[in-house]
Amino acid sequence: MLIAPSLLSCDFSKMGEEIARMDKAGADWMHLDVMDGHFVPNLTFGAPIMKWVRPFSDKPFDVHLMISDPLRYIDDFADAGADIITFHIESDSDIDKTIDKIKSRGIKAGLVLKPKTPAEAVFPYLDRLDLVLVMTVEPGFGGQSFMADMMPKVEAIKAEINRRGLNVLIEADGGIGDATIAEVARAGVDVSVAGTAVFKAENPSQAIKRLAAY
Ligand SMILES: O=C(CO)[C@H](O)[C@H](O)COP(=O)(O)O
Ligand SMILES: [Fe+2]
Repeated sequence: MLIAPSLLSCDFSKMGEEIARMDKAGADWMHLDVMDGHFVPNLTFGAPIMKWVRPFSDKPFDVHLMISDPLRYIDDFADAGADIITFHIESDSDIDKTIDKIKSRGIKAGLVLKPKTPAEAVFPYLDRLDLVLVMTVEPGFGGQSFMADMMPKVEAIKAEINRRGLNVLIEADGGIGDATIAEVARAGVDVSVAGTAVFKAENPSQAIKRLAAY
């Protein structure tokens, strides 16, 4: 299992150092949660801040856009050094145009599904995606409880990926830690986002190692 620590749980007064700390602790990807206070009821940061912290790690930056009009900001995040951009299927932007824009910048593209959005919603786009992110909490905040009832959705998407012989990763995000990682792995998730479980751990390196073992 690949592990992407969510910087949402970091000390934002030293975000660069926190990224370097996660890099050293063995993180596979850095997960950056971008919220606009409109698509979700919380605000975090945008591309200018990401640009400042980009030099603190060479690991892939996995940018999770929780914003109403992602298409408008793809160039900014590409310029700031994103390696992977995921955006919500429930957002207002034209989905095909947004995928095209991400790919035109040489970046991996993913669609994110909120808990209430069914697996089938992503099927028309699967052939053009590099990953699908299944939310296992309502987006907006860290530290929420894992929704185990999202695992059938993961299994359905995985089955469709395999049926079509595609090379699309499944990522899960929200409430993942020692108590839930086994279920996540069993359902077929390839990349787990973990905020609280890594940042609040006494030893983040061991926490990442434990989760990655699945
Ligand atoms: O996208 C997110 C919230 O919208 C975060 O990535 C997610 O909540 C991670 O935090 P935790 O592991 O603490 O649940
Ligand atoms: Fe996220």
